[in-house]
Amino acid sequence: MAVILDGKKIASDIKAELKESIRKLKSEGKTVPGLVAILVGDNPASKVYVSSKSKDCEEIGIKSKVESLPEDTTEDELLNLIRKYNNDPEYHGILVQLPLPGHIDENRVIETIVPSKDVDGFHPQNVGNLVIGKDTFYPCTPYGIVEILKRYDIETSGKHVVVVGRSNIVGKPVANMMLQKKEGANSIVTVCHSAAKDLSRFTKEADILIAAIGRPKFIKASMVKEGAVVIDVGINRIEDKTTKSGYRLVGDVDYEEVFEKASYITPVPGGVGLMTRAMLLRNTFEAYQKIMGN
Ligand SMILES: Nc1nc2c(c(=O)[nH]1)N[C@@H](CN(C=O)c1ccc(C(=O)N[C@@H](CCC(=O)O)C(=O)O)cc1)CN2
Repeated sequence: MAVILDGKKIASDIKAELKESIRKLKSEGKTVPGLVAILVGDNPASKVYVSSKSKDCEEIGIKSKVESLPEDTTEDELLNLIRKYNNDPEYHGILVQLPLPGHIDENRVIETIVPSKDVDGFHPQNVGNLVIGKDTFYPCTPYGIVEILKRYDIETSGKHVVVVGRSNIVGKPVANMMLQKKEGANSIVTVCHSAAKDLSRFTKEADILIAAIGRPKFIKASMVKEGAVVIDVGINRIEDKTTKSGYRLVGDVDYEEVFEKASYITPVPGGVGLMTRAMLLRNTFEAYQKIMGN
């Protein structure tokens, strides 16, 4: 039976730590950190995420602004809005909620955000710094995963981390972070994906298994080594007529099965997703500190 890695508790501790730091800034008469979140279109999940991020900011004293743009916003209009915030001293962090509508080039958008305000850590300059182990903004979900492992004192040095998924948001950055020669990382890393002929051949070798595939309950107990640490990044909505909303959230891991075999496991909801939100706040605070020299 596994120990549940409580993302809700850690996220709440991180928020309390940041809230205290911001309270001190205010008491010294300093300006506070500011974050602008840009949402394009009507994706219901994105609307929920942006609104939660804004509420999180308000809760801990970060100045927050949401720019909601219609679905038919042109790429140039979006780029111009980003340029405006690049030069606005009241906002130290800029995030553009993904995914974007199909007519907008995601890479051009990310490249337009000035790297010093790129609190998502998606800009190629920040990605490059991460790969070579330089100080940078870590993308929020991988940063959250590393923080969970750290707060539960889970040994990572010399351990085999297997990442299932190769997205720019989770798979690639978390693999690079775990590879770094530093405390809380220093792991042997394997990245696998949908082209693997026999995925369980890889997953069964994992001391720490990170599932970021986007397929509900895909990782079964038979694919996991006894005593492995299992980190579930999936957030899948599946139909459930017994709930008020008509759906239920499940991860990429078959939680009930894998719980019996793992040593530690993250739940969905209440695991990595909440950490993603908390680490965005930390990145915003760090952006503020770097820009203001505080
Ligand atoms: N610009 C970005 N876009 C996207 C990112 C990102 O990091 N930056 N990641 C995902 C979505 N995401 C944040 O934006 C995100 C996902 C999940 C959660 C979360 O709190 N999950 C909860 C469940 C919430 C629910 O009811 O849906 C949990 O797991 O407990 C927060 C943020 C894609 N886009």
